[in-house]
Amino acid sequence: MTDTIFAVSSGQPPAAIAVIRVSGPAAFAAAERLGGRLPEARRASLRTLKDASGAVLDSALLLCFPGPATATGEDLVELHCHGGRAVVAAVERALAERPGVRRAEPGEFTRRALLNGRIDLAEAEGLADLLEAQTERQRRAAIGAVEGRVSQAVRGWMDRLAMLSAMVEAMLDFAEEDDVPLDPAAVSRIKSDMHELAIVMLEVVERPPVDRLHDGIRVVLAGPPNSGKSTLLNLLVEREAAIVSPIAGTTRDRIEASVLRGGVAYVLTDTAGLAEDTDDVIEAIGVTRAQEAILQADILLWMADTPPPRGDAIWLHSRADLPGRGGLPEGRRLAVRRDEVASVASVWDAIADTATALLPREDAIGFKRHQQEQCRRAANALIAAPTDDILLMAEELRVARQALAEVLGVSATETMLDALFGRFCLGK
Ligand SMILES: Nc1nc2c(c(=O)[nH]1)N(C=O)[C@@H](CNc1ccc(C(=O)N[C@@H](CCC(=O)O)C(=O)O)cc1)CN2
Repeated sequence: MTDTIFAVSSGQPPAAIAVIRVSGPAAFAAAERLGGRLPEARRASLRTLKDASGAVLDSALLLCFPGPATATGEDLVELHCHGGRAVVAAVERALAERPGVRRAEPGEFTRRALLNGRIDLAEAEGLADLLEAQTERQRRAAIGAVEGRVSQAVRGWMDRLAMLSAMVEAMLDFAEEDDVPLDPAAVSRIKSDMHELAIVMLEVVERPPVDRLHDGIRVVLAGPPNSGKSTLLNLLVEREAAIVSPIAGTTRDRIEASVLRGGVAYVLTDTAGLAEDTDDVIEAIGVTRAQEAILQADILLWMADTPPPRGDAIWLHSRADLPGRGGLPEGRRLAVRRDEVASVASVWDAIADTATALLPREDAIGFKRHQQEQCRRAANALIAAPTDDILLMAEELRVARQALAEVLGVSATETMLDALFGRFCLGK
């Protein structure tokens, strides 16, 4: 028998009100034992909560939601108690005394919603992002996923694939039973439908992933030792995130600083200077890490006199305030002077400019990288299917549908779910 679980689902006490949710087969019995007669389904009623000995614990609003049409898919009770620590502790104690009732783990309500088919994996991931959302754009992208925009798009494609599979099966049956050749026109129509669908999916794959919105745009500062990377990092984030000294090689490892700017999250990474050849083992590791960061960067701020290693880098002329460094040399986009607020602001402008194209459009359905990866797998299968072998076409249709189904979580492993629900707070 499934355990019945409970947890504070509102903010933690002390708070004005604490909502304790109870979900599972013993939820209603527990509520009745605490609050007496159960109110009408989905109606809030005031009840005096008492423990097993009859002692009064609180005066609270009680709601009962009969499963399966509930957030978790199970019988669900909400106790809206006074939010004092002792009140909440007393009600939780009374609940925990009931047989088959225990404290929930973080994310366990949502996990049950997923297992009971109330939400799918894409919606659960959206919820995790929604709870972590700090900016308006993050919130809008996440609520889209929670409301099922990603799921609906994927389901629509899966339906079309199912229809194509059915047509292929019917053609195979027909050809087999009547021992007639396949109609080449019909085969080619199916193949072109598969192609059309693949193009639609690949278009989604090409769009910027929402991960950039949620995780932040990765801005990497790189260049030779002593080129002013750490100074610029500190100026950009307006705090002393990195140690700055005149000694070359002060920054030996990557230093990350997160900032919100213009409603966009950025993670700025200062890297060890790219020393030419070094005998210092630690410095060499720092250089390797810097090179990795350069490859992984969404935006590279290149602070060297040699041309940048990536064509899309923002090439800066740093330390422009020092004697002999002078004006803006050929190819550089900006001169940065540490004594000029305007030059730091112009670096931010250049970053924000570049970021615009890297972020998902406001009206786009926000796909995550790993979801795009499954769409790409599906599209590749559809494109790979040969035009002349209908059995292989049937197989590739199946592969494509399976890849899309992964987005909805059909074969999500325990490990994957543990990782996802570990991001949730207690009571969610
Ligand atoms: N008090 C409270 N507020 C909350 C939640 C909650 O559980 N309790 N939520 C927790 O996440 C969110 C709302 N999510 C919910 C999702 C589904 C259902 C639900 O009962 N669904 C049924 C019936 C829908 C209906 O009323 O028409 C269903 O989908 O069949 C309720 C809340 C945010 N606010």
